[in-house]
Amino acid sequence: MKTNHHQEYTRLWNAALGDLQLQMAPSTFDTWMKGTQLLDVSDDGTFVIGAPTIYAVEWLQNRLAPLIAQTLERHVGKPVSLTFTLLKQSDTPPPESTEDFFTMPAPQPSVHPNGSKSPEQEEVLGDPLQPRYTFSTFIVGASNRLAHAAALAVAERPAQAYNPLFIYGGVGLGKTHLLHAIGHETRKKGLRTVYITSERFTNELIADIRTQNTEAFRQRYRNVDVLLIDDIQFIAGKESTQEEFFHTFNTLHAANKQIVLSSDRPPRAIVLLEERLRSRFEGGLVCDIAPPDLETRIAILQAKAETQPIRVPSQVIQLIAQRVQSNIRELEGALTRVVAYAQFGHQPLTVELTERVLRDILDRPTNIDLDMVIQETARHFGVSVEDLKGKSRRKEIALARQVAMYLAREETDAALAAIGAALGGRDHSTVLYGHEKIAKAIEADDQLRREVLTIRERLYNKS
Ligand SMILES: Nc1ncnc2c1ncn2[C@@H]1O[C@H](COP(=O)(O)OP(=O)(O)OP(=O)(O)O)[C@@H](O)[C@H]1O
Repeated sequence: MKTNHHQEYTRLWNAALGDLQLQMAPSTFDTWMKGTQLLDVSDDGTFVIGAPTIYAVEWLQNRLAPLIAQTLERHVGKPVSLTFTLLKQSDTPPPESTEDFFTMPAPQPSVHPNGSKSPEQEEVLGDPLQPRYTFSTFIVGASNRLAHAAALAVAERPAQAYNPLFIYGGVGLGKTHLLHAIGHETRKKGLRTVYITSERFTNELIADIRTQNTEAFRQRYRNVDVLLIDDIQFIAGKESTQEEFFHTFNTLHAANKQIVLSSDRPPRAIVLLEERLRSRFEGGLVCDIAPPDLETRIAILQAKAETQPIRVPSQVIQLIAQRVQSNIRELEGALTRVVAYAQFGHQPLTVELTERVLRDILDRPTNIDLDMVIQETARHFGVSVEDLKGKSRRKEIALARQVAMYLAREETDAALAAIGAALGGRDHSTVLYGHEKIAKAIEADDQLRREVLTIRERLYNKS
């Protein structure tokens, strides 16, 4: 591929990746897409995509190729074909693609002159750290302040501050980012640091059990100074993994080694987690990350905008921050996509273009109706549908009613008058007031924001 074309194709591929990130479940994207790299585009227009393992090559080929091709076609503007191949050690990613989309080559083992393991060699154990996920690129706001402070304390004083540190929060809110940031710092101190997803931890253990080599497994993980395990909720229900992890945990903890865990929910909410593990997890500091408020979302987008190839007007940032509320990965993906549309469509990056692109991205299910909103809201707040439609001004009922107004206006096409009628014959200005009140309140109140997002997710899952 000629160099000038190379850059253009790489940008197209990156834009497609941004798109795919929005379409796929985070775990699918992380597992199969993160390590891919555009290697070449042949004269007949075939995109050659490298993947780090043969398993990934097969999975991409057999399962994901149609979706990837379809997405890429939207950016290229014509049909494309794809082939997947195993990345070679010599395949280094082009610089502009490393930043956004995890195209790090698999790290290679290195041996110190004295024959001992170097800190980098530990990367072979576990998964590589994403260079971009550092403390300096992490934007701090009310929603993540505690988790950030705790992570920083652990990075500065491993095994002295909080051990274990357990960080939980919804999808795409920065848990992995903080784990990697800790890892970068502790590696700088020369500490043997292993970052691993609990899925991979489990798979390795199963492989070792199969080859009757559990001793090697134990040695591997019991010899580290800092163990960072992502998405620990996945060990729920996996007895032998829990058993092994329990022992690994105890050994490391007793030896004063740092353990950091992330999860999508707090320890007590991980069903099928053995009690003894739960109490270990709760033995240090448990802290959560909430969805970011508007101010933090704007700050994150501003930082991201600085790395974009074109200037992003502040009204565009405002608009994206207002619309994409729940998930930072989606927030960043939306910006990448808007920029890609402007750039490749040779159009100015305006509020109108952003509106159009966001409409596609935020494609909400169209079959959510008023009844569903009212029922789900009532259920969530533990009140009855009659309460919502009735006259009571009790605080919790009034709040639930206003949340129903807000969601009805945001998620259905119903007119204000129709929403008012469905909620016990209230007039349209009451609905408008309710909507505005909640729209404002969720920007300031983490707990309420989370509740509204939960109801919305339930509505989306039902539709
Ligand atoms: N406070 C922040 N400042 C800057 N970027 C952030 C922040 N929080 C998250 N991000 C970015 O958002 C994206 C998603 O974050 P991350 O992968 O850490 O989420 P997660 O909570 O681990 O999600 P999952 O549950 O899917 O594993 C990353 O690109 C990350 O860099």
